[in-house]
Amino acid sequence: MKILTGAQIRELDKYTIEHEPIASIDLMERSARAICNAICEQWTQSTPIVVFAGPGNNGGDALAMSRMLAEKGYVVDVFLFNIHNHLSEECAKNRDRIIGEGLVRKFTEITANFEPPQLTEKTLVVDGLFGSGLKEPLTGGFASLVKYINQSPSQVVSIDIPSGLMTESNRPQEEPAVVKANVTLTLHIKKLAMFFADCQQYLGEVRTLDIRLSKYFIDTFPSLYDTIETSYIKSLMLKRDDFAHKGSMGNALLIAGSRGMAGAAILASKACMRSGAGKVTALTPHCNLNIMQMAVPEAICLVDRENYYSEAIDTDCYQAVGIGPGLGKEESTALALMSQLQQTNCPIVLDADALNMLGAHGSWVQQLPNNMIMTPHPREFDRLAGRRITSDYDRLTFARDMARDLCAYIILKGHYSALCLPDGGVVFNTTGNSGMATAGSGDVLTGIITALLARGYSRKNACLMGMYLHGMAGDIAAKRVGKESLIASDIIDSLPEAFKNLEK
Ligand SMILES: NC(=O)C1=CN([C@@H]2O[C@H](COP(=O)(O)OP(=O)(O)OC[C@H]3O[C@@H](n4cnc5c(N)ncnc54)[C@H](O)[C@@H]3O)[C@@H](O)[C@H]2O)[C@@H](O)CC1
Ligand SMILES: Nc1ncnc2c1ncn2[C@@H]1O[C@H](COP(=O)(O)OP(=O)(O)O)[C@@H](O)[C@H]1O
Ligand SMILES: [K+]
Repeated sequence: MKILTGAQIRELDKYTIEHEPIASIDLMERSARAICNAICEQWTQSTPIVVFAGPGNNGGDALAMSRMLAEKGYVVDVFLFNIHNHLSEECAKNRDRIIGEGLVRKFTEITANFEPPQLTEKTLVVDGLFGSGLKEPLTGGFASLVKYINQSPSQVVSIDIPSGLMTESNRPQEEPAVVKANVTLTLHIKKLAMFFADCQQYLGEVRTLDIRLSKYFIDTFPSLYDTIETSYIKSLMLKRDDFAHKGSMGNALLIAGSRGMAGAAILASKACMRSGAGKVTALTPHCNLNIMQMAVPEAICLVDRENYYSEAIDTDCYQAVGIGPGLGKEESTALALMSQLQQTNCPIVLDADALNMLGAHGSWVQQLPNNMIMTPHPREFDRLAGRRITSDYDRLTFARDMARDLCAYIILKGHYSALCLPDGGVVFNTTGNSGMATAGSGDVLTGIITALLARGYSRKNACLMGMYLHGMAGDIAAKRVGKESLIASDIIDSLPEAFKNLEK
């Protein structure tokens, strides 16, 4: 599903209104009906409802929904904030309707002073103050109202997006004036901010309500942001030739591990073997040789004479190279890494310490050959970027720019890992769960993507499929062992099931 910016969503609304065609007041009626139904599914008529409506169409939605809830027998008190004496056309129409019908218990239009109502544990607050039209952080009376809502013991439902949260960029504020919702009922399309870790505290459970906005517009309008679709991943699956042999299924090399970090190399190699590569070779320090051979007997081992990776090797016989898990940060490792990157011609995945070493030698990042695949978690990305980035939106923007400048494929890892492409596009992954927040799960991803590259997937497809399979294997593992007990090896053990799901 595409993710549209606030400005694009406005165009989508406009297009739907013109081409369905439907009057904007009727589209608001449709949105309000969907919101009303979602509330009725979760809260009974005995729940007292307090609605805070703003001056724009988010407020209009809230007013129309209040009327519908009242028609269904809910007790609804409505506060409409009209402090600048200006309401959007549809908001004003809905105010008139609400007053005309007289079904809500109390309707108050605030033009100056506001006496806040009592909000109890039983109350359901509906937040319809601001939606996708918010231009800057809330201040003054609105900030105080948000604070009042957040300090109350009431449950909160936000319409479209919690008021105070911007649809895209949200920089950290000292005292953020953003409603903390229990449930966000977002209209038709998830907003970009909903994919960021630093916005989650405001969103609660996000439910997307279908309000039948133009499918044609969504399908044809170019968008920078997209999410992975299962059907698309399935369509990418390469067939396995009946006459395949290990030499034709890809030879993958992993450069991983150092003294005390054999585990990273083991996890990456095992994941690589389980992801379809014909042959996997691990280059690892001699001190890890025995454990590697015992733990992953299927992999071939090459040894570095030091206790860490110290020398680049010839990679002509490999179809993909993964470098970084557990590599350590010795200076000679960093030098070997750079020399390796210069002399390797096949696709390369850079992860973990490989990224940390690049970050530590800032100017090296700009010298990277084109087409690198990088899989940083947020802190690794900040090191790569050479500065501490304070918001997830800024980090994504930085990663997008870097992917374009370096012609690289950057997977910014997280709950919704984001693949930033050389053409400036971003694709969010939708599989995976918090059980995967456990050491070594990133090493598994490196192994998977390296295998897919060796198998012959393009860089873009290997990244998309790798993220998706990794998360799906994590989801299968979580069902089996639970999120608390999940460890990285469980993700590897679930890879066969994940692949089988894609073959269905
Ligand atoms: N046509 C329709 O009926 C539809 C309505 N929708 C609803 O409309 C909303 C968007 O409506 P609008 O574009 O009117 O925008 P909003 O209702 O989000 O807010 C616009 C109002 O807020 C004011 N404002 C902006 N930033 C402010 C700030 N920092 N402090 C104080 N006031 C501020 C603006 O001047 C304007 O009066 C969506 O979120 C959704 O709820 C659409 O989603 C679906 C279609
Ligand atoms: N809460 C979460 N939801 C979904 N995926 C997660 C979550 N936490 C971690 N992951 C995934 O697990 C992996 C963790 O990678 P990383 O931090 O590099 O681990 P390590 O360095 O220990 O191997 C990433 O692919 C990330 O997307
Ligand atoms: K809202």
